[in-house]
Amino acid sequence: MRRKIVAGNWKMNKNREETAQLISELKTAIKKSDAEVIIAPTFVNLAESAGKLKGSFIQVAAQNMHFAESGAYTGEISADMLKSIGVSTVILGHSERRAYFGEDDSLLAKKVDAALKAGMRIIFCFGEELEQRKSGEHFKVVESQLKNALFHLKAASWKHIVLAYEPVWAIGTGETASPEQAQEMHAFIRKTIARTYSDDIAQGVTILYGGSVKPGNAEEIFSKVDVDGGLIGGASLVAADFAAIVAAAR
Ligand SMILES: O=C(CO)COP(=O)(O)O
Repeated sequence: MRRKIVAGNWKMNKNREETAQLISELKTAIKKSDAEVIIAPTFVNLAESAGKLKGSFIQVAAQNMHFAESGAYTGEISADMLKSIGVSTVILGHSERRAYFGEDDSLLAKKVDAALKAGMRIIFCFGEELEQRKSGEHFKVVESQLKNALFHLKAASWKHIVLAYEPVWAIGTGETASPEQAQEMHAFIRKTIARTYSDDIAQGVTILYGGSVKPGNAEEIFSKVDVDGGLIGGASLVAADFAAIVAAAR
């Protein structure tokens, strides 16, 4: 059985004080969980967040990292820096990184390799845009995103990969993929991995859904057989909402 994961991607929200406040609210609101719970605050608040959550079952992840080990990359953060503050999970390939910061599949493949080399776990995001779904290309797009960034990996690396299917048209729009649409794509992703690797790997990989998950729709989405939890944006910024979504992941 795959254990569910609920991860909050805080994006560029919450200053230092607000971060401390939300973490304290989350600790009160989430006393126990069947699912693994992760939050991803901004870089500047990561170390302090990790410190505040020491001993708690809520874990901390980074929203991004650079592929190089160190060097002249002004403004960037390495895997080693993250590990040195106790952060060993990183979100890569988010659609906002792809859209606004020009991250493409080949760059992401390098980031994936760097994170794995550093012994990190990756939450790898991908998903089609609205036009691609409208024209029926969504399966092809998702397959090529996976192939280009991940299918060079050795089978053994897959235990460090969590997938997050986030259809771009459902992110921050209030429009959620229906539970059936999510299930259909998640099953397709598993089938694609089974074809490329093995049934074991396909069945073992955790696949999260992301895009306008809220307390009101989380339970139904998470009840689908191939949906193993969620990557939550807006609703992860409100402790009561995030707690309700965590409670829906059983
Ligand atoms: O991008 C997301 C999580 O990474 C989803 O964002 P929303 O939950 O705000 O739609």
